[in-house]
Amino acid sequence: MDDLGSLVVKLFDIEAFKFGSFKLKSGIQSPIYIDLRVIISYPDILRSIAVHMNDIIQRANVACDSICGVPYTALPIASIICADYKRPMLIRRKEKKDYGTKKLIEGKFQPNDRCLIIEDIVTSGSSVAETAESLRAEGLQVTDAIVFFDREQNGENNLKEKNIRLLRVLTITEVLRYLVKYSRITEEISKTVQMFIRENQTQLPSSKPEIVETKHLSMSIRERFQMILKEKKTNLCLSADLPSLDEIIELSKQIGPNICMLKIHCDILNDFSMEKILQLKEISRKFNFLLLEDRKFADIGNTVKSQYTKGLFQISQWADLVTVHILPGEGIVEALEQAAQSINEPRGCLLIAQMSSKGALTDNEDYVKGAVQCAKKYSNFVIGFISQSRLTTDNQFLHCTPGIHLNNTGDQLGQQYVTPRQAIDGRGADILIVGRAILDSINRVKTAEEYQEEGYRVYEQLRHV
Ligand SMILES: O=c1ccn([C@@H]2O[C@H](COP(=O)(O)O)[C@@H](O)[C@H]2O)c(=O)[nH]1
Repeated sequence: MDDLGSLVVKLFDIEAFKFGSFKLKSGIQSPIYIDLRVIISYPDILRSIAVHMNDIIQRANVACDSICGVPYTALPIASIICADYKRPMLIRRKEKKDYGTKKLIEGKFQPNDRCLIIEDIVTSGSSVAETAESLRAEGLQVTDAIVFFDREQNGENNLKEKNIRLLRVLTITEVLRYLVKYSRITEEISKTVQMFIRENQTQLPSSKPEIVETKHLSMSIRERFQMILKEKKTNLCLSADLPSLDEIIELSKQIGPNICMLKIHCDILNDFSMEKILQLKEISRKFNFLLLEDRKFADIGNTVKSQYTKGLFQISQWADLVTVHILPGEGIVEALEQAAQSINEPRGCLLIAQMSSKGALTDNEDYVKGAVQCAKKYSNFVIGFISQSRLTTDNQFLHCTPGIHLNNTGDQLGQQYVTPRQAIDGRGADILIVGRAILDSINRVKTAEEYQEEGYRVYEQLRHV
């Protein structure tokens, strides 16, 4: 067995390579899972990886003044290489410190120093590209990166576009070949993985300034919503009730073409930052869907104004639409409309007229009437309702209905579901708000496509759009 083959087999034996069916962060099922974090518990393997990487660096004649490891798994590898190769090490923090020096790059360097990036695995190349961007922003030169393992999902080309040459010790093809050769996996498993890799090629978001669609700025939010429905042929709103904004960002890139709106609850996110939410907003512009913050405002106007514009979330900066309870009276809508006037993009809201949960106290005729009256009075800002029935024949108002599931009638905490057809036909919905039916499915993208197709087919039939 050659040296590399023996290393691959050892990595398989310590379960750094796993084969089966694994749900990735993006929701995709993968037949392979690679977790090189385990190598820190095996010093011989760790050193062997570093030695192989060092060999490649020497053979490729990389000229570098310092080496930057990408956290976390590549850091111990980078430390060994720095010690062997006698180069100073830099680290790019995952998050900028919000205290002290606020530095993103730790370690000593001079302007124009040439820096080599070290990473354990490359998929799309996004971590390497982000690291290069931060280093270049500090005046360092980055032309090369080395990884131990290349998943061959287009990372090499993606990095080439960023003027980074990718050096690697092993590709997934080589790993599969060794594992079949040394009887760790069957030929059939190897083929399944190769097919998965072929079908899951990646691309990095362009760093070139995109031609930003500005048509929407001259339209009201109502006009824009109507245009999205027609152009994209979808009345699906994904309720992305996930704890991680990173995950929502990834998911929205995949599901973006299928939805007219993405609804979030910013207060359940454990990684909220303005930087990330603005990234999501950019994706919403690219894929042409609206961003709805389901904040369910329910206080006096003055307080709600602050909740909308201030604090950690600064909702008015990024949410095209927000949800509003009408319980405190119309002052709440007036306050939001006033606050939205200082934003130079169209904004609007949906009034919560009825709720999908069992025993909701909104099931009251006067309450619903009050909501409709308020919507008509503030029709520039109120573009529709969260509802469970058709509340008005005035078709300028969109009826958005949550509590949708094709195979379930409810949850243990009072949520009640109807099917897309029941919601549109029986309850007069224009927009279907779907959460767990998609989020908990095995293939989120495929399920979203199903809800989009079914929802828009029924909507077209009944509303004659
Ligand atoms: O009456 C209402 C108002 C809002 N919601 C919200 O919609 C989603 C539904 O999620 P599922 O997973 O599809 O049940 C969720 O964010 C609720 O806060 C609602 O369900 N009913």
